[in-house]
Amino acid sequence: MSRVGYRGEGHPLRVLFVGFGNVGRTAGEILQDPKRYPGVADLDLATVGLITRTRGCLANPSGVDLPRALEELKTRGRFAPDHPDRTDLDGLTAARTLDYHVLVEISPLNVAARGEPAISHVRAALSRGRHAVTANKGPVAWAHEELCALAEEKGAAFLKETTVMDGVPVFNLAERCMQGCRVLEIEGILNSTSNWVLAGLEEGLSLEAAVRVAQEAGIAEADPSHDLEGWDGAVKVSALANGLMGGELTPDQVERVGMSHLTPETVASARTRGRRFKMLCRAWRDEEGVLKGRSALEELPLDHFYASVSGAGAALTLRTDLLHTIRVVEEGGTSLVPTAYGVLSDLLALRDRMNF
Ligand SMILES: NC(=O)C1=CN([C@@H]2O[C@H](COP(=O)(O)OP(=O)(O)OC[C@H]3O[C@@H](n4cnc5c(N)ncnc54)[C@H](OP(=O)(O)O)[C@@H]3O)[C@@H](O)[C@H]2O)C=CC1
Ligand SMILES: N[C@@H](CC=O)C(=O)O
Repeated sequence: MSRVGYRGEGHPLRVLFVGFGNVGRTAGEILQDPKRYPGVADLDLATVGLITRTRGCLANPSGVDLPRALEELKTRGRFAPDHPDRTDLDGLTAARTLDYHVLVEISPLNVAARGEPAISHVRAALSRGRHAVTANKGPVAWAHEELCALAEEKGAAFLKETTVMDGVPVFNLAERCMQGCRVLEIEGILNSTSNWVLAGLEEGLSLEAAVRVAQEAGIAEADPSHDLEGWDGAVKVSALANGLMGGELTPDQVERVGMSHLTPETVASARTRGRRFKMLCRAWRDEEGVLKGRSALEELPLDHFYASVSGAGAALTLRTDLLHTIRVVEEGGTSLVPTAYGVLSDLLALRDRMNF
């Protein structure tokens, strides 16, 4: 892996978190538990800024006290008013002014604002030659080409492994292990919440109750209609198409069919016909070579590959010219640890590229 530009004064890796909700807190908790997760224990990290929208913001050039910050969020739901590192900085000002090596963008996906303000946060970091890691899909879905070009120009890195299938290495797989191989078509179940809600409907839960379960687990989007109406899938398939097929597909160009109208009865009736509903995403090029995308509810026969993807699982199929068809499947629960690991794995990759 090539080495990249900005190193500042070297150790530790100085990180600014823009957004610090479910994913950020889980990443913090992993770092506090080296016995359980020894593989990431040597990630020497100084958190120079923690920015939230309503729970307060902290900044300290030597690194905020992360265990204390996590404890305050857990016990009070916000940073203490008398916390010595309290600041009034917002995400953009922090990105423009604080001294950090890496900005980690983990604020919520905003479809109506076409990925803003996350795009501006990442742009501000890259413009200063600082690296950016995003779990927020907005920057990859709406501004991939611009941000990659900016990163290249400034000698910075723009990493995005967490944006699709949590921390499962789909971008790294294609970018690092498939040199020379072209991805021709992408297909998959990419939204875990809708898959889990469909399982809940099959068990007889109402749509609202099934969504509540996903919200309580922290896997639903801040606005769960993004999950149910195919927006999250449209954003992810755009991110994949842009990253793996060299395209410029935006989520608004992706055809969507949502599932908010489903009930336990409609799902049960499909079962009596030997069918199961799934939210499927696809990206392909048409005869003129134009990139197309779809994120839509489909009825599949029970013996179809995707019909077997259960619970909050996800699956991705890549059709390629040199490797035929590749499938990556994520199973095993609803913990946010794999998502937080995605962010930490990008930070570990960056640390190695910076030769710290
Ligand atoms: N949860 C998951 O399973 C996965 C999530 N992701 C993506 O990761 C990102 C974070 O997810 P998650 O942690 O679950 O989200 P949460 O809603 O739990 O947390 C979002 C955080 O961002 C803060 N925030 C909101 N608006 C702004 C803003 N304008 N500037 C700075 N901070 C802001 C929130 O503050 P406050 O609480 O005060 O509003 C909160 O701290 C999202 O983009 C999501 O799509 C990706 C993969 C999986
Ligand atoms: N809401 C998303 C979270 C991860 O991207 C999902 O359910 O897949």
